[in-house]
Amino acid sequence: MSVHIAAKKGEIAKTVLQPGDPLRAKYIADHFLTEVKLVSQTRNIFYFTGLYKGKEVSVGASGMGCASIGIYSYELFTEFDVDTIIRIGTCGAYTDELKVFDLLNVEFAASESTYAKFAWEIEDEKLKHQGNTFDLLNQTSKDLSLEIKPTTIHTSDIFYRKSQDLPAIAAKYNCAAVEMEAFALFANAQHLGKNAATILTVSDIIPTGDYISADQREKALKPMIELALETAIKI
Ligand SMILES: O=P(O)(O)O[C@H]1O[C@H](CO)[C@@H](O)[C@H]1O
Ligand SMILES: O=c1cc[nH]c(=O)[nH]1
Repeated sequence: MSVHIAAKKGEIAKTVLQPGDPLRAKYIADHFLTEVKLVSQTRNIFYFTGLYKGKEVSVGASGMGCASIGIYSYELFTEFDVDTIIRIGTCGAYTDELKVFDLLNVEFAASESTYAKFAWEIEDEKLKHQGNTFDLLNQTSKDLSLEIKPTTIHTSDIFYRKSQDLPAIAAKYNCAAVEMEAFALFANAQHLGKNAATILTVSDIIPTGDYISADQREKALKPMIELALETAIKI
């Protein structure tokens, strides 16, 4: 048991799939895992452990933003001996060269966030995925005939802002899309020597206002979930 996760030691698998949304974690547990056990529901951030094709996998939410994923991923890595976290999230595209439903494999996350600097004295404003999970996701996507684009993204602390201009850091690093957690996840994994990857489904195209409707979302996220699970069983 950790401060924010009520599971007992041994109740969380070595590999964790981590969406932002607790209900997405429940959807995955309900529809993809067998022999599922709810191992934590502290703050309604659900964590489930079950089997996918016979291999133990956990799925649980990160909440939104660097501060939140910073807490959950740190406790998973340090208190539950988790080796690998695969974030499965949604993102907004900064360019209409991307389309809704596109799948991105985050190679680098650039951020104005001070999380890495003040948590771990990591000064870089662009962090890499950690370990070999990124490569395994690329390989598995080929096996599943799923297209996935290796991408540099912007991890932002901000969802709503006054200016609609491209944020300076996104321009500096040519970020194709924006989400809110990958940078802190990569920072924790880098500091602790753990594995971390982030795959994202494009849910909206910022310049055109195109977006995935609420009733399309379930179907939209299925390829990303299957890719994460098929990769998890190879780890
Ligand atoms: O779909 P999730 O994983 O929550 O990710 C994205 O959606 C949230 C914003 O709506 C932020 O957490 C952002 O990173
Ligand atoms: O963080 C996010 C996620 C989806 N769409 C956005 O514009 N931002």
